Amino acid sequence: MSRFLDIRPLSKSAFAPFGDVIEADPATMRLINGGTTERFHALAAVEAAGEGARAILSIFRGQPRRFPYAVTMMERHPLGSQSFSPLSGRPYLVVVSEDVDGKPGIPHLFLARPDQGVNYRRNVWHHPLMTLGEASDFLVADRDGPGSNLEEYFFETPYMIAEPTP
Ligand SMILES: NC(=O)N[C@@H](O)C(=O)O
Ligand code: NI
Repeated sequence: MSRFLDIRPLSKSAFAPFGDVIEADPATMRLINGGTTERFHALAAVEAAGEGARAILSIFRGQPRRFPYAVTMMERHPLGSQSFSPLSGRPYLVVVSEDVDGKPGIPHLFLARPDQGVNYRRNVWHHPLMTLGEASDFLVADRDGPGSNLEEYFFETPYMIAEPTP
């Protein structure tokens, strides 16, 4: 029995239980630099917990996923948040779950626009980066430091994702 996930456009409200959408929201804008720059302020906060932890910036170059795609696992980072901001101008997929007694619940599938980043709040279940079409770069802000910051869960039966229609 295959369980295909419905896809929804990524939105701040739909994603709110899981974290933040990093996009130029006019409600957050303040003019700076003598009015020459619009600052979309504090769209997300980086969490980096534990002694000796620090927030870092990296670039992830993700290879495109092939479809139909089987979501066999989810992961989470107990000690910090993790954000992905697209650099290559392509849409991508975001898969997150509520926590149900320490395990991921039914995943939620979102299609993110090239002008939208996501910030997974600390300890939120998500699938590793899912890029579309071609290898794509993302600026990633997350936690570095001592301790184990990765928890994985493998589903007994995978959830499926069909080829997204552009
Ligand atoms: N492992 C790693 O740094 N990447 C994952 O956390 C991910 O969410 O892509
Ligand atoms: Ni992750």
